[in-house]
Amino acid sequence: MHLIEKAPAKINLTLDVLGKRDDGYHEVEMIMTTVDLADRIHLTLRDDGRISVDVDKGFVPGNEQNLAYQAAKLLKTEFGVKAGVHIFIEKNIPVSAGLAGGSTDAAATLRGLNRLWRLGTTIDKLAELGAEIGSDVPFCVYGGTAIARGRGEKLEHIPSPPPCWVVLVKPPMGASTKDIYGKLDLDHLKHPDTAAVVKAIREKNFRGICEGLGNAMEDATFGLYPEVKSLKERVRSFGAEGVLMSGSGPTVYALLQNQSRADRIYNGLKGFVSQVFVVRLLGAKHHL
Ligand SMILES: C[C@@](CO)(OP(=O)(O)O)[C@H](O)COP(=O)(O)OP(=O)(O)OC[C@H]1O[C@@H](n2ccc(N)nc2=O)[C@H](O)[C@@H]1O
Ligand SMILES: Nc1ncnc2c1ncn2[C@@H]1O[C@H](COP(=O)(O)OP(=O)(O)O)[C@@H](O)[C@H]1O
Repeated sequence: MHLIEKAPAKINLTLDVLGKRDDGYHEVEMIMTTVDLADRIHLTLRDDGRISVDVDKGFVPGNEQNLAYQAAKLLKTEFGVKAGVHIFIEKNIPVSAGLAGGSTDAAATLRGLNRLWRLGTTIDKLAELGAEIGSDVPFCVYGGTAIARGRGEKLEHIPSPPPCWVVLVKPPMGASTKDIYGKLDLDHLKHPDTAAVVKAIREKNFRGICEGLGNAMEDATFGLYPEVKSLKERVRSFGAEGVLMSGSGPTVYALLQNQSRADRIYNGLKGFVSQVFVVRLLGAKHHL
């Protein structure tokens, strides 16, 4: 038996860091939404009970460090599953990019194995288990648009922004989420106005969303990689309505209502950044 589960990337429309917690994590408040740039997770039943993983690109671990492997192991233990699975990942989402590529692979593995192994569990249970793998996994289990709080696992689902185009620009370096959190200057962060962006989303006010985009992690990443700041300025100079770094970076994205403007930015940047994508926001939540 074989099935394929789509694993879309996320972007952060806002990302606020409210403080450091005793457990070493940071308290966050952020608006996340899924975009139509996705990995494809192929799940094939193994009768010998083993879990194996293989990736079509060399720079992602094809072993137990892979978050999809960890998702399968967690489900197998939790539900006492005798069967195994071979996981093959078609990797389209740039790695260490601030787009939750690993988290969404883990989330898609949870959804897919619920079907393949006929577990009959709920999406809420999968999200709860996903939090053991990573802070962004619960959001990726549901997809859609949500405000994430706590360390990222407490979700409030909200309507999606109005349809628009997203240009994703991934510069050649990778950013380690842990390192960027460690470099934050907590007393001098630029805090976005999350409530104002949520209001703009509810009112389908595209301009309001663009004006409110904000990411408290930008300065830390820009400090480490000044070229990411220059890239953001360059994207803005092409006439994008809203521009922001996603997550801990280094991917920078632009939101546009007009496809020809999105194409213009794509064409302008393609010459000197190899990973540029023009995609749509993905409105719908996942269902089991
Ligand atoms: C910054 C964000 C924003 O969406 O995304 P990415 O840039 O990774 O896509 C997330 O907070 C990333 O979440 P995720 O990548 O799942 O993080 P985890 O695996 O749980 O944690 C990796 C490390 O980041 C730090 N961490 C993570 C989340 C959090 N709220 N506070 C933290 O301090 C911790 O040092 C932790 O050891
Ligand atoms: N399935 C996976 N896809 C991508 N990265 C993975 C995966 N499993 C484990 N990783 C590891 O997770 C780290 C972060 O990757 P990723 O999730 O792409 O970044 P980000 O959290 O910035 O969005 C990388 O060091 C990578 O080796």
